[in-house]
Amino acid sequence: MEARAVVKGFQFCTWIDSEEAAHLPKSNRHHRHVAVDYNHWNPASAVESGNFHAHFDESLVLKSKSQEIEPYLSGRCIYLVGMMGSGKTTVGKILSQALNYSFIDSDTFVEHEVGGKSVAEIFKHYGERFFRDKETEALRKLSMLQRYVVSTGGGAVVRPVNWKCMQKGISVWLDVPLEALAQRIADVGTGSRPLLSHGGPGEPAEKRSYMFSSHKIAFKFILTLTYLSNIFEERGEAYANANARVSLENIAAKKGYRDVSNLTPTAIALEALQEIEGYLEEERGRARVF
Ligand SMILES: Nc1ncnc2c1ncn2[C@@H]1O[C@H](COP(=O)(O)OP(=O)(O)O)[C@@H](O)[C@H]1O
Ligand SMILES: O=C(O)C1=C[C@@H](OP(=O)(O)O)[C@@H](O)[C@H](O)C1
Repeated sequence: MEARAVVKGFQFCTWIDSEEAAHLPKSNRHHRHVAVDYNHWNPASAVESGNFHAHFDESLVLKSKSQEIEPYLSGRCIYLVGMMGSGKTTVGKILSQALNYSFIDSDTFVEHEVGGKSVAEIFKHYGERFFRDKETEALRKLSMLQRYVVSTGGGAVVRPVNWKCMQKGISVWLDVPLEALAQRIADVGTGSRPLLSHGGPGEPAEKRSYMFSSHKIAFKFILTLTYLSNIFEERGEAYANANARVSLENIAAKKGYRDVSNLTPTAIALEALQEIEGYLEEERGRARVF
């Protein structure tokens, strides 16, 4: 397991969550998925996804691997699990497009079920327990579907009942080093992720104003990393229950990159398919034995 606990024992402050994005429902923060007609699939459209640019050949390899694997999935859903910010939504959209599946984010589903309130608002108004119950309900409903890539919330792995739902499909853990997660989240802000933004004591306003911005950025990063480390310590084993694991450190090592931040979501989606393929082979092997 490469995501690991790194820093412990910091005091948390609430000024880190001031980003405006916090108040937008998740559905407004992400591009909506558009189902693609398989017969008219245009590789060029997959080259660009959000702010990411995949190499053209990466997209072609992804499409070809998807075509190879798709018949063996028999319509089963793919559940992406992993820490918040691990790329479940970003990679999930690319994967769904390549497989000609639909995409759904379970957080977006919950937001919709709770009358359009954002996850942050749901936590604030009703508490985490309410959100978790809605998340379980969402996964139960989604488990009845076929041909979906489901991006789950980072905490969905904690309840065994959620695994019962996910076992109807194939679960894939996006294992991203915590430092990379902290960097991504620090870049977009913690406001949309209530577990990172409502956790600690506030920092007095006058103290805030004395901080130079570079110190502020470093401090923000360390706080986020500390928080993520604590959360991962509680959940690491649960993520490892997934049928397949995609380790960004392993992909980077294979490609000779020093840093996982050089990996495109398309390259990660491709690795996910290769891991799914490995799982399907194991599954066929087990079926032959029994
Ligand atoms: N491979 C990647 N490299 C760099 N940034 C990424 C990558 N994948 C996702 N991100 C960024 O990280 C943030 C969190 O991604 P997201 O897909 O929303 O994660 P999750 O759904 O797991 O919370 C977003 O700002 C996204 O653009
Ligand atoms: O890790 C968690 O407990 C959570 C992760 C979030 O989803 P993402 O993983 O999509 O950010 C969202 O479900 C909620 O803020 C709780």
